[in-house]
Amino acid sequence: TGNHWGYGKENGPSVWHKNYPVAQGNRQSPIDIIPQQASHDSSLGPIVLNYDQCTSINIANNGHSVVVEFDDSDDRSVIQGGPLDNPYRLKQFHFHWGGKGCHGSEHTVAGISYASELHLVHWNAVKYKTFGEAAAAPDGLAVLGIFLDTGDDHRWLHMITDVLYMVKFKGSVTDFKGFNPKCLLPSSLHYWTYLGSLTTPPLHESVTWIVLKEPIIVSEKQLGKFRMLQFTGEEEDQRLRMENNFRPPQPLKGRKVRSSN
Ligand SMILES: COc1ccc(C[C@H]2SC(=S)NC2=O)c(OC)c1
Ligand SMILES: [Zn+2]
Repeated sequence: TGNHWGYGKENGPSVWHKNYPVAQGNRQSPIDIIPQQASHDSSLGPIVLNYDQCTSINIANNGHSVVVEFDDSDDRSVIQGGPLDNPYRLKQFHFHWGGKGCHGSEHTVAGISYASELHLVHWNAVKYKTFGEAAAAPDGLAVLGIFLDTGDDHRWLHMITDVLYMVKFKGSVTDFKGFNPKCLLPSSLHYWTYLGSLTTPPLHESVTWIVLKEPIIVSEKQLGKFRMLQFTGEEEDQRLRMENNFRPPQPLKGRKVRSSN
């Protein structure tokens, strides 16, 4: 109903502030990360990912991206260490990407955008009872951002791209069990970290961002399969290809970006 937010001309990032005034807040995401201006912080320990007991449930098209949901009823898969004071539970991961031949990452590095960006979303179940409550709290979420660059086929991404045809339309969902996102990590866990927000409405300023410096490599062919997804539902007249589902960088507003070693 109504003019729901999206990534089009009429409902895209430039007008989100009309319904979500926090879009013009002081800790919005994404940002342009300038490596030379990031401060090395020796007190920043390594990121620790305990995903071995993770339980993926399904993969869905929510009309904005393709999302893999996890069972977050206990601390079976968590991220901890680095800038985090306690473990945060893995809830879901999803992607942002561009159109054919265009880059679609959300964060940029010294003005350069990558082909795509993977977000692994975690929530602070130590301090908050539900994901929804955490998503609205300043220390509620931790999102691990991983850049995707193009080159050779990624040996595990086909596990996802091979099932995308089953969630082509908005509102479609299918079982997706036994997937461990550890297979989507680059070799180095060196990162930048800063305080920011959700990158889509409601744009809550609740995210501790951890953006890995090293991209993973996927092929154009694999990335192209994301573009056969649709923003629209099966019953809708309009057939809008899901692409360019990224928010551009937002003002830093004096924030410090820290760098792990
Ligand atoms: C609580 O309501 C929401 C709404 C949207 C997203 C997904 C957004 S936020 C992000 S980072 N990338 C995205 O596409 C949420 O994920 C934590 C949570
Ligand atoms: Zn995202």
